[in-house]
Amino acid sequence: MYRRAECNSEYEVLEEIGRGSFGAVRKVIHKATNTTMVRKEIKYGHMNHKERQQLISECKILSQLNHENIVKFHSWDFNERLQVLYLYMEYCSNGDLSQLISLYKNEHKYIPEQIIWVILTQLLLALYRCHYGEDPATLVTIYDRMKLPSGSKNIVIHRDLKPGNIFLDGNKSRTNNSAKNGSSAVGTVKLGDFGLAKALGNSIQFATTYVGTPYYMSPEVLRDQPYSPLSDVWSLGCVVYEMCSLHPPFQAKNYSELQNKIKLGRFDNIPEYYSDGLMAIIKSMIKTDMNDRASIFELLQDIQIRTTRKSLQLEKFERNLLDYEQELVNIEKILEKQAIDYERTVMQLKEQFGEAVEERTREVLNGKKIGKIPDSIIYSNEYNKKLYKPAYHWQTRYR
Ligand SMILES: Nc1ncnc2c1ncn2[C@@H]1O[C@H](COP(=O)(O)OP(=O)(O)OP(=O)(O)O)[C@@H](O)[C@H]1O
Repeated sequence: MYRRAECNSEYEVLEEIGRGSFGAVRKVIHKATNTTMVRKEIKYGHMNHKERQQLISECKILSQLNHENIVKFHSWDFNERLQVLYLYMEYCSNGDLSQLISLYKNEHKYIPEQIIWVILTQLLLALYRCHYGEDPATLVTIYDRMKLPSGSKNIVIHRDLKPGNIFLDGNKSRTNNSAKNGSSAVGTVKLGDFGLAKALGNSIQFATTYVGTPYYMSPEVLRDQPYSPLSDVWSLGCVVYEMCSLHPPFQAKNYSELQNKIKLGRFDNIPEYYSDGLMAIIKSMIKTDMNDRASIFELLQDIQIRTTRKSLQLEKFERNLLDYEQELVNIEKILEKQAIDYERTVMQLKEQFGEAVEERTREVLNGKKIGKIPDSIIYSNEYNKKLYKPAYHWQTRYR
């Protein structure tokens, strides 16, 4: 649920993990849940009222984007004195895609093709939710016909898709199958910084601090035409190209040369190490004419994407089964402990009962009148509780 953080004391602020165009990013701990999160700082001093309002409404949109492959937005808060807005978001423990690309580049190695398909598939699923406001139906077989999206009005365009905004989460697979298909090496891929470029795009602060080279900007955006979901597809194509070639498709010595190259849309092939299928899908995304460019819906039809989706679905199912198995083991342990406690209680009660009988016997032998065994032993709450009320109601738990 989207909400304003009650106050900064809700979080323990830890070390800075990086700096972007908008300000510092810090690790924080959400005290109530003991969860690690990140806090993004955005200085709003230079923004006018309209821009601030837009930033807040973008935060609301971000908070509604609840998807496995989108960085979860938790809450926001601001410091009026410092004129800083704080955005609290999910922490992705395995860094971002730009770091993964640099890692392979430094080791002079190519990223395995299967890893690229796994990352691309997860990004397509995140973008599908944003561009169509819904999720594609779960694949039963890889040959399923995908239903056309219903045409939601709640379209969200990322506008700043680049390796630095694609995060890798630590949720790596524990199964052997997934290790084979490569997904274990990347875990869950999460798209971050949704819509922030829109909110900050007009502000003086953004214009003066956004110094990044627009390697991933589409030709229509460079021509000052409005952003469309297809502009995200262009950027995604450039990101996938970079994962293969370890550099963006368009590079130049200066901004105007880069603009010209992007507008022409000519780029070298990816290394021969990769399949023709991968080259083909990249080419369908980096098309200067938007009418020729594939949509996210069309990209999800690709047979390799369907196969990867299906194996990701199976892997998730396998993970859930493993979690369920672990939970059953835990329940078994609780029940075993309860059985031991139960035995111990029965023994104690038997001993107490035996002692009471012995005492009565002694009293009888001593010529005393026979008294009753106290109800407190037979009907005590303790007795009922321990013998008839198992503490673990597993039937209720799994209803
Ligand atoms: N949710 C997150 N989980 C983990 N690390 C993050 C998260 N968000 C940002 N970071 C890290 O913080 C640093 C700064 O990120 P930020 O998104 O602000 O800037 P950027 O993407 O590098 O640049 P720009 O602001 O120009 O988009 C990066 O190293 C990034 O990997």
